[in-house]
Amino acid sequence: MSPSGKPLLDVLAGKTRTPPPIWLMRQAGRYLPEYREVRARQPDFIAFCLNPQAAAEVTLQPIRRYGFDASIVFADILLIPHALGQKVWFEKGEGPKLEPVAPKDAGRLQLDRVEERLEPVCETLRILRRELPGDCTLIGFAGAPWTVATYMIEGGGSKDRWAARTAAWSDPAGFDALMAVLADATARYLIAQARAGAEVLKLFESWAEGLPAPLFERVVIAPTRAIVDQVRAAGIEAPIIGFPKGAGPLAVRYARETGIDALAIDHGLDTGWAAGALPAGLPVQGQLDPAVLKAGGAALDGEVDRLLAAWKDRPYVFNLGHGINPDVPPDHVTRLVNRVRGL
Ligand SMILES: Cc1c2[nH]c(c1CCC(=O)O)Cc1[nH]c(c(CCC(=O)O)c1C)Cc1[nH]c(c(CCC(=O)O)c1C)Cc1[nH]c(c(C)c1CCC(=O)O)C2
Repeated sequence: MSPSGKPLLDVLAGKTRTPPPIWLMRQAGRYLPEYREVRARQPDFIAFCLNPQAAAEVTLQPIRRYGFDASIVFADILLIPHALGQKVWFEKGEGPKLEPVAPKDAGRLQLDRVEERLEPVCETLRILRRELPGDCTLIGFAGAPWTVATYMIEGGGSKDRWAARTAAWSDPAGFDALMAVLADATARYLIAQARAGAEVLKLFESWAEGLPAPLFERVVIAPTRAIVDQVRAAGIEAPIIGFPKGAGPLAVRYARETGIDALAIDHGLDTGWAAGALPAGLPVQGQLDPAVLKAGGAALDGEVDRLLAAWKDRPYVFNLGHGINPDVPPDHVTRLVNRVRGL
């Protein structure tokens, strides 16, 4: 038995566990038929995320099926722009759409409405704390400011975040003001989630890729550091996992300078290099290629074994390097979980 009774909390506190705890990014989602069934009754995705009964139900689905060591609340990183008063919607097959804002509009964002508008997510967390098995850790999350700002400025996903990157260079004062509003909103939201029962907090910096070091420092490291400081100043002790996807070698600076407690890494980062370059003892999470989970079979087994061997001497959480794809057969996930647990 582990000291906390929760394998994920032990690893995030710096203990090495064999087998490691396992959960998957996007473990609630369209690859599960039971998710698609609930989703069919919830056509408005934002309303779905803000419906505590429905959100708790789909959060629990992968726990019932696979017995993961952690449960991440069903919500979305674009709830923050929604709560700030920006129009956000999802078009079928097209991903998220937003009415674009410019950095100079930062002052019009409704920072004071964030906690009230996102209260339904806190209610989902309260339901989950009652219903989850005793060894399953509850994770709350938010998108990090830079990643959320790219969607806000671009008006949706984009190939290379061109409008956001140019805005960061051409209007530094306006852009940094937008980062400050987003950092404050994100910290308030994470604090509320922890108070509602989230035991771990995760920051998704999904678009850390392709930033030169000075910009990475300004738009990724500094706002993340501000969020961690604000959360700690509120007396919240929940460990914070940072996920700077695509940061490459800058992930090392991110790990050292932001104050996060654990680092989630993607599949593109060389495992041997990362194991040597990251601070000793820092808990690491990742980094199975979502495509090898789709492929399954011997390729999947081989990659699982490689990662288990590579990370065996450090506090390690098994996970993907990015979210699970909707076309992954659910029985491949069963195979993965059994392989990790040596069953
Ligand atoms: C960039 C980002 C978003 N959302 C998120 C990120 C960061 C992680 C990453 O890089 O993938 C984070 C997220 N989104 C969702 C979760 C829920 C918890 C979980 O991981 O199970 C989490 C943690 C649900 C969701 N969020 C979304 C879905 C699919 C919506 C559906 O059911 O139609 C789910 C389950 C929609 C979403 N939301 C977002 C996009 C780009 C999309 C559309 C992409 C797609 O269609 O797959 C923004």
